[in-house]
Order: sequence, then structure tokens, then C-alpha cells
Amino acid sequence: MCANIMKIIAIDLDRDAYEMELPIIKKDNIEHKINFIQSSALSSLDELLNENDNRGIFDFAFINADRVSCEKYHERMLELVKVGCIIVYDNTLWFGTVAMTEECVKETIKPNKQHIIQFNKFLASDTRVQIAQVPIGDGITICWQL
Ligand SMILES: C[S@@+](CC[C@H](N)C(=O)[O-])C[C@H]1O[C@@H](n2cnc3c(N)ncnc32)[C@H](O)[C@@H]1O
Repeated sequence: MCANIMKIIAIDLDRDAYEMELPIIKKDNIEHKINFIQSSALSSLDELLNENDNRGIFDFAFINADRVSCEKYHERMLELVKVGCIIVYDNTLWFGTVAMTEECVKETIKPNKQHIIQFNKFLASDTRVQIAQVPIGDGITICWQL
């Protein structure tokens, strides 16, 4: 027999973002498996890394926070996630704007467009992962840690 010991750590600055999902979490009876941390992602990831036992133990990570710190999140995720496991980044097509000329992009979304283009280039040249850019939703990039 195999005990199901899956645990999820969810980090967000805004508790409402977690509470919005609570009805679904409760319906699926998995609330007890989720440790929600209301905090900045960087400081929480650094706290996790301060505990050596947390290094290389996570099977999966999904990143959908601010776009400015993605490279910093990536460095930390490579320490936390097991080799051979998966890190996914959301919004890596940024409403399709990563392939648009500047004139076609609304001012409000221009800054993140640049951050995401830069991050996509960074991931494409990162030899520590293999990546697949998947054009569903707003684009996700799946990284397989080598
Ligand atoms: C697009 S929403 C995604 C919400 C949810 N994580 C999901 O995947 O459905 C982006 C979330 O990132 C959170 N966020 C932005 N900057 C953050 C940071 N530095 N640390 C932690 N969370 C952050 C926001 O509060 C917001 O809830």
C-alpha cells in the first residue's frame, strides 16, 4: 500500500488570491494538503532554501506571480525542484505581444512584454533545463530540469 503524502506550498502576497480558489479546494477535499504562505515569493523561497532538507525535494513548481523577478525565481526553483522534474512559467506569450511590434502593444502591458521577452531568451539559453513553449492560454513554458 502507498500512502498519498502530496503537499502543496502556495505563496502569494494577497490572501484573497488564495481564498478565491478555496471553494474548489474545499470541494476537492485537499485543504489539509495546502500550506498557504502570505508573503513575497522571493523571501519565502529563500526561507525554504535556508532549510537544507527542502533542497531538491519538490516534484513540480508553477510560477505565476510578478514578471520582473522570474530569473530570480528560476534560480531558486532549480535548487528546490528535483532533477528530472518540472517547473512551469505562466503567461510567457503575454497576450501574444512577445511577437508584436511595439506600436501594436498597449502602453499598460509594454513593461511586462520586455521582461517576458528577456526571460524567454534567458530560459532558451539555460543549459540546466530543456524547455517547451506551449501556445495554450497565455502561453506556458515547461522546463524539465536536467
Ligand atoms: C496572475 S495572478 C495569479 C494568481 C494565482 N497564483 C494563480 O496562479 O492562479 C498573480 C498573483 O501574483 C501575486 N504576486 C505578485 N507579485 C508577487 C510577489 N512578489 N510575491 C508573491 N506573490 C506575488 C499577486 O498577488 C497575484 O495574486
